[in-house]
Amino acid sequence: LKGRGVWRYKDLIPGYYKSIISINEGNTPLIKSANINKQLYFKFEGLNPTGSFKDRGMTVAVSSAVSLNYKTVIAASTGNTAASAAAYAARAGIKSFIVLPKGKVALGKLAQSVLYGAIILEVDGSFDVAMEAVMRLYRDLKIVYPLNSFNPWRLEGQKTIAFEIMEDIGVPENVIVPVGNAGNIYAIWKGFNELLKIGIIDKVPRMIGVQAEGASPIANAIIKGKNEPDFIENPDTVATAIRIGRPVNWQKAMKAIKESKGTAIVVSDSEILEAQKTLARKEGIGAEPASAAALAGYFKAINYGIIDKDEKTVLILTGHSLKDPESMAKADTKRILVNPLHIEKIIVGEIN
Ligand SMILES: Cc1ncc(COP(=O)(O)O)c(/C=C/C(=O)C(=O)O)c1O
Repeated sequence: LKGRGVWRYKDLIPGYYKSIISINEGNTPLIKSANINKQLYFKFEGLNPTGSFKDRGMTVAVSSAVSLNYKTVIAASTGNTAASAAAYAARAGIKSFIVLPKGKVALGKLAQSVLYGAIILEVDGSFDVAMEAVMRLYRDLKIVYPLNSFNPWRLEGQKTIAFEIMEDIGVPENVIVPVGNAGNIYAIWKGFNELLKIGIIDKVPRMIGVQAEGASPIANAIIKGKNEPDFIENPDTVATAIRIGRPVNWQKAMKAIKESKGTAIVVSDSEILEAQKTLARKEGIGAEPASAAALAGYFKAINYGIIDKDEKTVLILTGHSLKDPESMAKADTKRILVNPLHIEKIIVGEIN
């Protein structure tokens, strides 16, 4: 193993790459909880180059596209896949198209996609409508390389999250992942499973998926003991990153949850926003709502007795808070218009 980040694990990433398109993704910190629970850790994926875990998959998938001489890439997205695809395509000098659900993409992510110069196609409807359009295009137009997480190279990059956790603290009892299109929970499980197969570890963690109440097809199926989810026509949640009703990787996610003896948890929008505030005001960590869903799920799992507070648990904080400024504004805090000459009196008043 040499270097740091995703390509440190080059020997465990299949495929031949004529050139590697990398922006130094990966090698994110595993931050120990300071004030919530000493057995709790945060894998802060918001510190990747474009601010989400997507960069891990993009470096592999775009390197693969370039190695196969593609000049154009495409992705449907709730925002983070778009930002990441746009950045890596720009670095590779190839064109990127992103298909977004109009009006449902967090401001930070949309701004990134504009800045990185993707061609933005907006559809009236949910992410799933955008995803279906990309799947149809992929069947008809082979000159465009699809970057969504049905593309296996995305998952090969994202599985390195497991490798880094193992190198930092070994194998935790639980890994909690917010689930949308459902690639990431499978990718992380795949990483641990590969380490198990080559004999580096002797157990895998329980994979616990968290979904938002208005967008929880996989969690509903797991909780009801069904083998197949009922897809949701009009998913809705404040956590727009995981506002997905027809996850393309649902089979993979259910396999990871079942084979790891994990489970799935549903959390409400208010629990998500509360968790986002708790993460910031107890741990000093700013994550976007979908990522904070992992903490909301952790609290629920403790209350339900699914997780014991003495079990080592890692939350995958998938995206940075700057992605979604509107959600941060909902947290609210004291804002006092002051006469600069009276500032001392205000502060003394606030302290006492
Ligand atoms: C912050 C954040 N947290 C969790 C997820 C869920 O991961 P998957 O279950 O692997 O989809 C996403 C996914 C976003 C997109 O699917 C997209 O950007 O198109 C995310 O951005």
